[in-house]
Amino acid sequence: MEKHVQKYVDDFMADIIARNPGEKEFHQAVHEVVESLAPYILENPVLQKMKVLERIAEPERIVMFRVPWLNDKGEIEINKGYRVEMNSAIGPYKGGIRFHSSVNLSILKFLAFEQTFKNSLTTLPMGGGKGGSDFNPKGKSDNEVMRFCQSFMTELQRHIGANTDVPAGDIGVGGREIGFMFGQYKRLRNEFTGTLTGKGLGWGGSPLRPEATGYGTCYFAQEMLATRGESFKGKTVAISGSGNVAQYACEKATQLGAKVVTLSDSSGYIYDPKGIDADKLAYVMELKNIFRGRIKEYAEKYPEATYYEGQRPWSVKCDIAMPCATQNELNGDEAQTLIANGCFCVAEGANMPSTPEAIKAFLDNKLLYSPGKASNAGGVATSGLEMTQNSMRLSWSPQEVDQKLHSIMKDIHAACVKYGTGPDGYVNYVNGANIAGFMKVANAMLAQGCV
Ligand SMILES: NC(=O)C1=CN([C@@H]2O[C@H](COP(=O)(O)OP(=O)(O)OC[C@H]3O[C@@H](n4cnc5c(N)ncnc54)[C@H](OP(=O)(O)O)[C@@H]3O)[C@@H](O)[C@H]2O)C=CC1
Ligand SMILES: O=C(O)CCC(=O)C(=O)O
Repeated sequence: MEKHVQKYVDDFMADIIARNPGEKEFHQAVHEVVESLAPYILENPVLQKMKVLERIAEPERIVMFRVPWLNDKGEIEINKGYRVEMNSAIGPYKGGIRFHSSVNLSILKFLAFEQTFKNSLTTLPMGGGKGGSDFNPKGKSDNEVMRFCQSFMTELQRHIGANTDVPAGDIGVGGREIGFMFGQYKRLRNEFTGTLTGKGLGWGGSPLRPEATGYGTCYFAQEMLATRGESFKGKTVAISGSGNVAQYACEKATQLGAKVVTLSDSSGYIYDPKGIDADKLAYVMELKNIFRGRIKEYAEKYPEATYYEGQRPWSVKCDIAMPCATQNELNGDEAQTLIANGCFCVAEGANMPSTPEAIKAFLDNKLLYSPGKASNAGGVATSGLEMTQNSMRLSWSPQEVDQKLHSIMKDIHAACVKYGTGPDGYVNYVNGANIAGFMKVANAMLAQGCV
């Protein structure tokens, strides 16, 4: 990096760190973007003068609130609730809600920041936001989850709306939680609108929203593979996670002819050398979505599989890796192991799953590497399609939604290639996604003045 560009990055980050002390995930997300954008911003002085990136990195609004609820023993429990409304330059705030014990402002600000760029990449009119709570749904009864969701929404409903801020699911928030939150929203506001996405099919949800993030990640990977005359056919795939994104990435990769050999959760991973076929995946979906069990039970059911307690799946030999669990779940050493084992494509289903050291290793070794904000954008894109169907009070067929999702993922890939191709022809999808995502938001902010 040239000296004056490095200086811009260093100064920018010094300011971010001073203004947001201790928020290391937020610093990490901003740093990656500033590194990509610095040369572009320095060539366009109006962006500097109007402090466009500085404003994008400062949330428009953050709501923090108390979430008191009664557990099954009749005792009061108290959690923290948040909504980070990051940027509304191109549409209402849009982004998921995360329920996990690790949730804090740093994590939600990094996610809301990434979401702003991701939503812009979808080409749909959605701003960026993210919310959540440090509530841990694991081990809670359905009634406890319902009471928590109702209390969370009792406050959140004041701040959201179909034209203001439209939350959806994320880690720990799936169809069950969206149902409880939507029910409470409707009761308090006396309106049936598309204020949440990820709703059930019979009450305003879109076909394919549950599948969309995992499917979309595979569609994006397909495009990357095609640039080297490759495809999923006959490839071995390692996937982390076993939640929503991992399940449907596994389903689509298998449909496209690959053999998926790993899934994981926060306790460990399973390796199935024969592959996780449709029947085995149906078992995982029941285990995880209905019985809320642990992935180690897979190895008890299928003796050909081995369970590795406390480990991540990145030492397994694979052609394609798809991290689909959480942030910073793939470090520099694990990236080197993947590369040494012949992995040539990494498509992120999770948000920021690779550490900066891992990303550097992927780029230095010229892998096909896509950051989550590009390859997992199919989830929020289909949420955007759900919003459109809700506004029209119409429902599209699964085929129609799949075709739109597929074409959005192709368009995002094309935008990354356009803005990320270097002089040697290597596509740096990190730069491509950051520059393409930034331009639309930046132009809108320039047009809208100092707001
Ligand atoms: N759902 C969506 O539409 C979208 C999700 N994403 C991103 O995809 C990722 C997965 O989300 P989703 O599948 O919806 O969430 P789920 O809650 O459905 O699944 C999360 C999975 O990741 C595992 N996991 C969570 N935290 C950790 C951790 N600290 N270490 C190891 N494993 C962990 C979970 O294991 P355990 O059960 O043990 O916690 C679980 O298997 C997240 O990064 C999310 O932000 C991105 C775009 C859209
Ligand atoms: O569907 C949505 O609105 C948000 C999905 C999400 O949280 C994400 O893209 O990270």
